[in-house]
Amino acid sequence: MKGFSCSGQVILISGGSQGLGESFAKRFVQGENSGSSDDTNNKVIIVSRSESKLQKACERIGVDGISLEQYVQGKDQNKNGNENGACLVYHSCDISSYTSVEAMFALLRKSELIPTQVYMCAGGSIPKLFVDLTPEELQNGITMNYTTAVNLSHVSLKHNVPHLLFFSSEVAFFPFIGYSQYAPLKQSIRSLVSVLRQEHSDKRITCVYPGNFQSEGYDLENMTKPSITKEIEGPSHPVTAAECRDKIISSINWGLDEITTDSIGWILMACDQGFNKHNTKQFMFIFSWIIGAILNITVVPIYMLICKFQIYQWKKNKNT
Ligand SMILES: NC(=O)C1=CN([C@@H]2O[C@H](COP(=O)(O)OP(=O)(O)OC[C@H]3O[C@@H](n4cnc5c(N)ncnc54)[C@H](OP(=O)(O)O)[C@@H]3O)[C@@H](O)[C@H]2O)C=CC1
Ligand SMILES: CCCCCCCCCCCCCCCC(=O)[C@@H](N)CO
Repeated sequence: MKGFSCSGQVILISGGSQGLGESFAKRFVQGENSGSSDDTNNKVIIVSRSESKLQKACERIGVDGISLEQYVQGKDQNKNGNENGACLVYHSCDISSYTSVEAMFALLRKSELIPTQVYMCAGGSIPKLFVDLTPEELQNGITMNYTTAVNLSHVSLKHNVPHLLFFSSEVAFFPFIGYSQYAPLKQSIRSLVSVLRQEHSDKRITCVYPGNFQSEGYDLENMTKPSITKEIEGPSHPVTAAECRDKIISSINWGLDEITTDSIGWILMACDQGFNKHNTKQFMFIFSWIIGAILNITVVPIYMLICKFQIYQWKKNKNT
């Protein structure tokens, strides 16, 4: 089991200007909910497209952030550590652009901030029926959810980053109506992770499949989400981003690298069988295989009939 520590690390978080990414940054800088205040002494770099959002995130996290450019120039870098030596750096970068990610890593190398852990939290969904999506929204789903992860993981591996953390979703196990702009890309992340684990067995590669959790992105997606989509995902009750984060960190501490954040996610992952599943990286893995096999021949066929009827009823009511 490759080790994991929440202290003395250099941690880069894409999507760190809000939601889950910001919540990870708060934990790694402040030691929030960690049970020990010395659980930091980390250098945390939060990355997103909007500098103003990043600066606001630093305020919410509660320490003076410093831009990567300033850090490179050596300004105030000592003053910006808080009492336990943690340091929060922010960098505005559209990681859907490969050259921007390369330029960012050049700055990181210059400032001796090549990460020991990279959290790829950037992502988001616009739940709508497929034909209702605009061409821009279709492209946005690909760039925001897949291209960002491809670029950041590729450059990170070229810089020999020892631990990559990808963020997929429960919909990767069960894509359903309303998530056409999102689910295929979260499945693609899962596929990429399987290949990278074979090509880089010396690295730790974690894949998280969160269920619903409260965030700015979650609030936004609910504005366009069809009612049938909300109905189907009902069993995944939204927890807070901090609760989701703490579940993820405790799973990583346990040595797990296939991580879900609620019980329905565990069931969906258990039912997802086949190849590349035979490492012991998911919670209660032998039990999950047995449960998954039984559910696949008993409950799942019945559930899928119920789901089909739900969709039929929704379409009928929609057209009346
Ligand atoms: N919330 C939920 O219920 C669930 C979320 N997830 C996944 O978890 C992850 C975090 O979710 P959540 O906290 O809700 O996300 P949010 O939508 O709240 O935040 C997304 C973050 O990604 C950043 N971002 C988006 N595009 C880019 C880009 N091209 N380059 C750099 N940064 C970018 C945004 O900042 P900016 O706009 O400044 O670029 C923002 O900080 C996502 O991958 C999401 O798909 C999975 C399951 C459930
Ligand atoms: C044994 C059979 C039982 C089947 C029950 C099926 C229940 C499905 C729950 C799916 C939840 C999906 C959450 C998606 C979160 C997400 O990624 C979005 N919030 C986008 O951000």
